[in-house]
Amino acid sequence: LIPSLGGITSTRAKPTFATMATQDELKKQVGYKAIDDYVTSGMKVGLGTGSTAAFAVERLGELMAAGTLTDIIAVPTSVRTKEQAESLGIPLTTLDEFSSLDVAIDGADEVDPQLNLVKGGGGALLREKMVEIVADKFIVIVDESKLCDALGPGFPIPVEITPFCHEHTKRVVEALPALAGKCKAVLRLGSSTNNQVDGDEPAVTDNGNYILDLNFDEPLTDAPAAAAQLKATCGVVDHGLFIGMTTAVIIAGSDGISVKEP
Ligand SMILES: O=C[C@H](O)[C@H](O)[C@H](O)COP(=O)(O)O
Repeated sequence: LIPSLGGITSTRAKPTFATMATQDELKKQVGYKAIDDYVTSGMKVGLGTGSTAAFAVERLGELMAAGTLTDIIAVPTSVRTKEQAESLGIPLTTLDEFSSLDVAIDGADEVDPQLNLVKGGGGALLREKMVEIVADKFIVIVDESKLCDALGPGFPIPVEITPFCHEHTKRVVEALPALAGKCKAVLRLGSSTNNQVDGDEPAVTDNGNYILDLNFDEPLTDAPAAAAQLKATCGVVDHGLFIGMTTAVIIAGSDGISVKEP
């Protein structure tokens, strides 16, 4: 069964009805392979968020129910992943109990040739980064539509900000040296789980924060600098640039599955 996608959509060109099943099948292939190849009994596992990560959670639940994997404990990266894991009987914990994990598995919105990522289209970037940064291995699972030459124009970069004086923070972010004149910051409205305008009120994350989506026309030339400047901005909680965190990317495409490492 294809798990609920939690209403996640993106500004990426939507697949046609004819190709949708195929894209979901690709997501399922990488989700299942990540669990099969990187999770063994006794591990502490970070569970990502989104339509691809949901297949990994599904597979983990399946193998635990079958007794193939035992003594697993997991940290979910969103309320909806927590609910899915609970529904499958996967034992859960938090980073308050364990500050390091064996592996984390998650999707991404964009992957560049250095395996730097844009994440947070589904609004879970803060919890994802907190969990994935403490994992010994961070395994990224994508279909080939997520690969890009450079981060920026293909998918807006999400930035989680405090609601307090958010219009001020938006101006400060747009004026950062690495971003000035290159992007337009748009306050996410409606549901935090997608970057479509599907409501009138600011979208609120699982952490009670707002999200700015940074829209670029041109590729981001220095993603590490942008990441550092965003992180150093008062009012920014975190951002969706995941730089130098990836252990491996499992990619499903029309030619089959491949694995890339930095
Ligand atoms: O906040 C959401 C996460 O970063 C997702 O991992 C990312 O948006 C990819 O989601 P999907 O697998 O649904 O494309």
